[in-house]
Amino acid sequence: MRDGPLYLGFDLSTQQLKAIVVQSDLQVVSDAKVDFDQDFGAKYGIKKGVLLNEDEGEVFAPVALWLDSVDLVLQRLREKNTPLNRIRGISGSCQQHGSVYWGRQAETLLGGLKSDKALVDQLKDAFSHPYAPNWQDHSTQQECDQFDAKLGSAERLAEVTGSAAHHRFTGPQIMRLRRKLPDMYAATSRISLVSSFLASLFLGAVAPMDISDACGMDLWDIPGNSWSEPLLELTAGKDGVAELRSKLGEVRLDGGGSMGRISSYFTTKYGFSPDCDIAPFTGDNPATILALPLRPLDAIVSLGTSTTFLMITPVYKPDPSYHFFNHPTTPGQYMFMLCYKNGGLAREKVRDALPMSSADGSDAWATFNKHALATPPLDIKSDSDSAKLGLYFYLPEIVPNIRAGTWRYTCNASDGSALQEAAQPWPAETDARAIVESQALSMRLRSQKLVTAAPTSGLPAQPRRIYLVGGGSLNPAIARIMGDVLGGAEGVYKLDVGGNACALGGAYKAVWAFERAAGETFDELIGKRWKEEGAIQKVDDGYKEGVFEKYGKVLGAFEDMEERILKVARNT
Ligand SMILES: Nc1ncnc2c1ncn2[C@@H]1O[C@H](COP(=O)(O)OP(=O)(O)O)[C@@H](O)[C@H]1O
Ligand SMILES: O=C(CO)[C@@H](O)[C@H](O)COP(=O)(O)O
Repeated sequence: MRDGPLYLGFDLSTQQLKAIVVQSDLQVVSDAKVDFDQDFGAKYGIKKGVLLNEDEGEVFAPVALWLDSVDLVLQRLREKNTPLNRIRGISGSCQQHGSVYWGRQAETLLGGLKSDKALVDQLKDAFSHPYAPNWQDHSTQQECDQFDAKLGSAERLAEVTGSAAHHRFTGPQIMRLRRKLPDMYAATSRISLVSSFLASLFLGAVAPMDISDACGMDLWDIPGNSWSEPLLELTAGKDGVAELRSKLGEVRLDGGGSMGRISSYFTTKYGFSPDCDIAPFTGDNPATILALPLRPLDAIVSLGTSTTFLMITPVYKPDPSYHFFNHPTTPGQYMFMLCYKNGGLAREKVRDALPMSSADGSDAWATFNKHALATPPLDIKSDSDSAKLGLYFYLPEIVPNIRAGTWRYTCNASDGSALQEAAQPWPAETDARAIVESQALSMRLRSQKLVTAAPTSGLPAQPRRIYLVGGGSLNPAIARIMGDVLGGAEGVYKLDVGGNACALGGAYKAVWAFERAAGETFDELIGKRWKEEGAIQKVDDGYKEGVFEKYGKVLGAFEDMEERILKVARNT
């Protein structure tokens, strides 16, 4: 393999840009990353990768930060002596829903990049807007109400686009920016998703959007396989449909193949081969399901900045409370997703509220884990104890659509009856387990429609395997609690690449994009080359008789608690 082709996958997520290089046999040969706060916090004033305008609920990232990061991550790969000249193809995964606004000079500037200058200096006039809205943005309630109403109901919108209206989805975001910044909108020649933006840099031309990532916009008609005319009209006005269509461009239906050769900027500056091809890039969640051969009834829990729960299915069963996307490589397959804003950062808040003892050393997660594991399921220590349930929303949540706040309830452990707000707050130590249980209970509740079969006879309906990815997958206590609540007939596994799963999925996508035989699906090609040993590790037994059922008894109470809180604390 010393001379064979290599494939590069990127992950441009909320807090980092990661790059990973693999061989044709899927062995990882190199990786590098840029941490936005550490590397560019001072230059851009960002925190956790983003800027905030709290008055309006806006969350956004400077596009220039990403340009700087692309040069830096490639420099880091080169410093590690990565043979960039052997890279045959590039793909990648990027945070979903974010949008980048190109100005009229974009194509000329992208096509004329010179290797003696940085991307950030040469592309400063390529954009009509310096910022990309981030998926944590919640400034678009007004637009979301109109999206939900446009086709008759949120249910109908979900049937057409795979999702009801969500603050972060690109259609409502574009609609709001057009209203707030009409001159900027008029000066925009093209709109990219973050994935097609990153692909555009490597292509030296504005790249088409990808068939899976386009489903995160509330604009793409999934059954019709086209932009939805009425939703374009809502976003851009009756007379603006043709203009918006041209800004969005065509969506590329094939997740593989080449969109073109790499820009000479990268060949001259970093030593890429001029024969290196650019495959379509996709969203970070669609790329995550490409990090291993996933089977129906397997579930992935991604513990990044957001927490997501992912499954694949051949059955299109949309519902306003979750998302359906086209599969990024396989027509006729779909990705099911739940997404929570209160993921990694919410767990960090609970962690940081814990009293630290000197015995815990300097590892704050060690304290969190000690309490999470010392607390029994639902904090039921004896038969007479009530079950404890909480919601820990430091940001307004997506599902349920509840404003920021913390709520603590109790109910009877045997059947979830006598649900009531806790008479007094329980100790911070109890929250460590309760927040992870709460996140997992929400996933179990909302994936019930898909998890209707038992993967092993004699066991209750549950996922076959749970795969953990993202930064939080390194945490054994979180793995344990995920297994307690969600089950997993064959157990809970973590990917050895930990936080790099979506970059790895991007790299595998590039392997498939350029090495597939005619008609060979991603699963066929990757299934033949992927070896379980060295790729995944079992980190928990998953289903534990008695424990899984204990959570089942309070699932209804958990749903009732959410409904009660929704009545008084809905996002407006
Ligand atoms: N040992 C750990 N235990 C729990 N969470 C962790 C641990 N290490 C990292 N994390 C979490 O991982 C998150 C980052 O995950 P990552 O997948 O790299 O993020 P993203 O792709 O969203 O930028 C951090 O916000 C942090 O809370
Ligand atoms: O909004 C979503 C999915 O709908 C998020 O999952 C984003 O795609 C970003 O995720 P991180 O990888 O940064 O957590």
